[in-house]
Amino acid sequence: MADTRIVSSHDVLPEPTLSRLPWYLAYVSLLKVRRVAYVSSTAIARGIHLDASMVAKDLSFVNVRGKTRIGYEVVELERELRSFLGFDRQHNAVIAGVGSLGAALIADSGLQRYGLDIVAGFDVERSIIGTIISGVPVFDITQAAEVRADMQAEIGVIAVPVEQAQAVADTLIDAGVSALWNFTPCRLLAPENIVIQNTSIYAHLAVMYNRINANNPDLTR
Ligand SMILES: NC(=O)c1ccc[n+]([C@@H]2O[C@H](COP(=O)([O-])OP(=O)(O)OC[C@H]3O[C@@H](n4cnc5c(N)ncnc54)[C@H](O)[C@@H]3O)[C@@H](O)[C@H]2O)c1
Repeated sequence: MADTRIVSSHDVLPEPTLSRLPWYLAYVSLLKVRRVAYVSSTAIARGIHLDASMVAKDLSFVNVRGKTRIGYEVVELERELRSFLGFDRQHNAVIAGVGSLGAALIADSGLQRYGLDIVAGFDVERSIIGTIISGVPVFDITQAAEVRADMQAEIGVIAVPVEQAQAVADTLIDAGVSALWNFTPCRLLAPENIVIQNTSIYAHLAVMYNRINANNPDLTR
């Protein structure tokens, strides 16, 4: 029998689907700005150069039904995608390490549009502690537990030197965060109930270099 269970954003979705849904959201947001009323999965697929059946399957996870031959209502699809991806809810975060990456993340207004609100920073550097970076106060890392609780932050962002990463992760977990967004190249150890998301622009560079080399074998000779 077919599985008719409705998938909610609380279920664990296949990662490839999750990574494509923001593309659909970006495209549908563009259509909304252009005041397009309806869009089909085929038109989305054409618009962002993907396979139509894959788009239809991905969108079947989202709680929105299209009309036969007309497609999805653009406004509704945009709202549901945003909600499904968790971008419509503010998630408070604290960041450990307010150096060049940490300060840049705090200054990035784009994160708020995706539901991430960095409400406090932590550092060990005397000249940074007590300052306000792009409106966000920076505290001593030893104050992590009380500040996190005060600010009701559920996410800890880690942007410290790699050798400090595990100790800082432990501090943030003890302080009560339920997820870590780890920008360091350290493979963090954490209890199973802690969500860990590793992010590295450098890892993507390696993929790009590999593809460049594969396309241009002469370059590597
Ligand atoms: N994932 C990515 O794409 C990406 C991009 C850039 C940097 N990084 C990584 O991010 C990290 C930070 O890089 P950066 O260039 O911002 O370095 P940085 O030296 O400019 O900043 C690090 C900050 O962490 C602070 N710090 C050190 N120990 C700490 C501790 N125990 N608790 C709190 N704060 C502490 C330092 O005082 C400093 O302000 C590094 O691990 C780097 O490899 C990752």
